[in-house]
Amino acid sequence: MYQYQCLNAVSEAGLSLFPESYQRTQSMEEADVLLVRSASLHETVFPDNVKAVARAGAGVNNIPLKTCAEKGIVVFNTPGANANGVKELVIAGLLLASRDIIGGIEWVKAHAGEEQIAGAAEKEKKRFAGQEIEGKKLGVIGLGAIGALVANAALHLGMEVYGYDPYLSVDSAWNLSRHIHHVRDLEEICRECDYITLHVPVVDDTKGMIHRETLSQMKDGVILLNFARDLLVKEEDLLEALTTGHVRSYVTDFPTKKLSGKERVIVIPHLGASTDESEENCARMAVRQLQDYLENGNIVNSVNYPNCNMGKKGKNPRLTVLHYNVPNMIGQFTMLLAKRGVNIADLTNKSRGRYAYTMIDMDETAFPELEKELLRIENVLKVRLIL
Ligand SMILES: NC(=O)c1ccc[n+]([C@@H]2O[C@H](COP(=O)([O-])OP(=O)(O)OC[C@H]3O[C@@H](n4cnc5c(N)ncnc54)[C@H](O)[C@@H]3O)[C@@H](O)[C@H]2O)c1
Ligand SMILES: O=C(O)CC[C@@H](O)C(=O)O
Repeated sequence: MYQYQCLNAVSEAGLSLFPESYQRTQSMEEADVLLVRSASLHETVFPDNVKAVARAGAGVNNIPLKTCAEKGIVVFNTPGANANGVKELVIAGLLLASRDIIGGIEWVKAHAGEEQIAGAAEKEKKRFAGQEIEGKKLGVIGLGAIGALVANAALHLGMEVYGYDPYLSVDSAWNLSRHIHHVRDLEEICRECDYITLHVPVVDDTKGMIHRETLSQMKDGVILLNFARDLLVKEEDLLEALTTGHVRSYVTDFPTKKLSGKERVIVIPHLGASTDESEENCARMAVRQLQDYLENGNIVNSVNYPNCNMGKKGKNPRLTVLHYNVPNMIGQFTMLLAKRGVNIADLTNKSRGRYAYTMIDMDETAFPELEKELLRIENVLKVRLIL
């Protein structure tokens, strides 16, 4: 029997995929795996029983990836599972920033019930007029799951699209329309585009990537959209650019104290992935990945360990070892098994930077103490014997 803990509301469409032998727990001390959305785990002290964390979503900046890796906790995310939900809200953001739709709706609310409202609206409406997005230039920074969908959709809406992503994967490149201008430096996006939208993860390299200098390279009256993470933008610098009118409007999915309620800032309460479809897709993917890891030892879509897949476990035991990526680890594992007369039916080893993972299908039933003996080998982080 396995136990899981949900640290945020995770869709039942996913949780119901766990078989009956899985139990939900409220205690981390009992949980084999954790499911999380945006709750921060940076202060969490993970007990030894926790084997994996699944982020039902894309961004993993709320999870201490290195701390988890050092404890032999595999962290998963659900790439692409909420990308359409976010794309649709970004398109809404483009339109909300182009005309004062929100101001117009508020005006109607304030005059609700008035006899002459129709006539008054005709007089007032010029205050809320704006521009069309067709024919305008959109710069997309980050062309992964969300950026690619946004870029393609904007093309369909008649925008001219510029895309920037120096680390674009081959799979993501296949998703992009050939009509998107491939931009090789950020400055070109800033110089050319009327609208700029951010779709990169928050990592050391991207934190504060939109600052005074990048903002100054942007066109006067640029509209900036941020549905990725607040920390990508230096707020003080942005506020200054909004005050001078250099940035015409900022649309963000991340309420912060400094920006919420400010003129020409449209703040949405982190609703990008809040659709039935996205929540269900993320939860299903997270649950499937956790179950596959617990029952078969397979790692699919991890963000701190290498992906490694030996298919469904057969009737014989499968040994899995999370360890540092240093020489002679496999030699020590196979030697230990050989000494005990255990034959290896299949073995896979994969590495990712500092960390590695070895899966071994054994011909014989495991001997007592096997896990303990393996754990005593230097540079081994976690051992699991799946019976
Ligand atoms: N608002 C929401 O609810 C919501 C939902 C999902 C994701 N997000 C955020 O959006 C981010 C992107 O999500 P995704 O699903 O598209 O992720 P993804 O991993 O599919 O795409 C990210 C892309 O950014 C690129 N990239 C990385 N560093 C870059 C840089 N310095 N310059 C340009 N490109 C760079 C990568 O190469 C990759 O193609 C997530 O990390 C998350 O923070 C927000
Ligand atoms: O869970 C959510 O609602 C938001 C998820 C989003 O921020 C993500 O990074 O996938």
